[in-house]
Amino acid sequence: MHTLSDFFVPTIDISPYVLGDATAAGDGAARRSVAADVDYACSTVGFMQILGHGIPEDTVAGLASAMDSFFGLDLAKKRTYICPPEVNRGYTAPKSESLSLSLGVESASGMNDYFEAFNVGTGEPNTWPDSTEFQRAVDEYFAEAARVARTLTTVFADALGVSPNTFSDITGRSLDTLRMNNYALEPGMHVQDAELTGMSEHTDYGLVTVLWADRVPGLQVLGTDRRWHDVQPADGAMLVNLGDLTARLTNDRWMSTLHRVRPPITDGTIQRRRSAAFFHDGNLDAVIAPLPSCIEPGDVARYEPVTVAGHIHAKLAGSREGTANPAATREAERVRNAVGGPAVI
Ligand SMILES: O=C(O)CCC(=O)C(=O)O
Ligand SMILES: [Fe+2]
Repeated sequence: MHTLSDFFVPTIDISPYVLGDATAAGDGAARRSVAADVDYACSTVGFMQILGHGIPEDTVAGLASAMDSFFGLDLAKKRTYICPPEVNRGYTAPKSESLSLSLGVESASGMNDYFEAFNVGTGEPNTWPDSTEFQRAVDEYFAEAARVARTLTTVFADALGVSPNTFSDITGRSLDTLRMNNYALEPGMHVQDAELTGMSEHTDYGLVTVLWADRVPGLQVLGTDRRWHDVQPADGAMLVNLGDLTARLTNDRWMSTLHRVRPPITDGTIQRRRSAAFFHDGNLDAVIAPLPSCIEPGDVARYEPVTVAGHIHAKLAGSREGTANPAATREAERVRNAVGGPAVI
């Protein structure tokens, strides 16, 4: 039995959905049990450790070494892959984004997040580094993460008791983005704890995120107890969390949970950390409004309809272009109420 102050990320094996209904493991009872566990996790924490996802270990290892070779290039070379801020693709240099601005929360020191990233995805032209091996390895991982995200939306439909078309209708031409993150400081750069934000507090913008991360700690998730909790992927697991569009769709029955990244500091320096977040956002022209079956008796629709494009662009205008998003007042309120306040104070 968990009380409000217990923070706990459930581990769920989704193989009954991954293996298909021709197998004994994929039978109806096994699926119903997965869907019930997902409903519980999404309602109470918004994060899950997902096992049985079927992404081969070699594919993950290929992604990690592609990231190592890219981020190991000279900064000057990496900077040649920078895209304009309104194009969410290519290279992001350290301190050129501030995720908390996607919520309208300014960091008091004015210092931006120090992660660097490389983004690829659908819906906008990609910029690829010269290495064909990088593109091969990233494409292979991207296809697997996309498959897992779509499988999860099938689980979501069952968990919410709605038709499977509910998600497939809004994701057939989904905007999907893989953000490969590298948290590192230049050699010899020493820092004080309070000055540093790997990635400032934010909610993810879309429907669902499939996150791979290495074994270095740093990810922190805001619990309903208003405290930040360290979370690391379990062995072989992908971390999965919900984005704002799912909170909107479910009228807050499910949570788009605040999180941030603060790699640990030892002797004034940080241990390098890597992660890759696959964002499954939905069709740009899909209209997202609370599902009637998610509006509890006595409650009202808590969100106005938005298009996927409208919502994502308002968020990116904050994180990539520095225009604080005025439309995320609820998430901003949760950050300000967190014990210790925003990441940088
Ligand atoms: O690095 C991590 O563990 C999380 C990254 C993240 O939250 C993001 O890219 O949106
Ligand atoms: Fe995130």
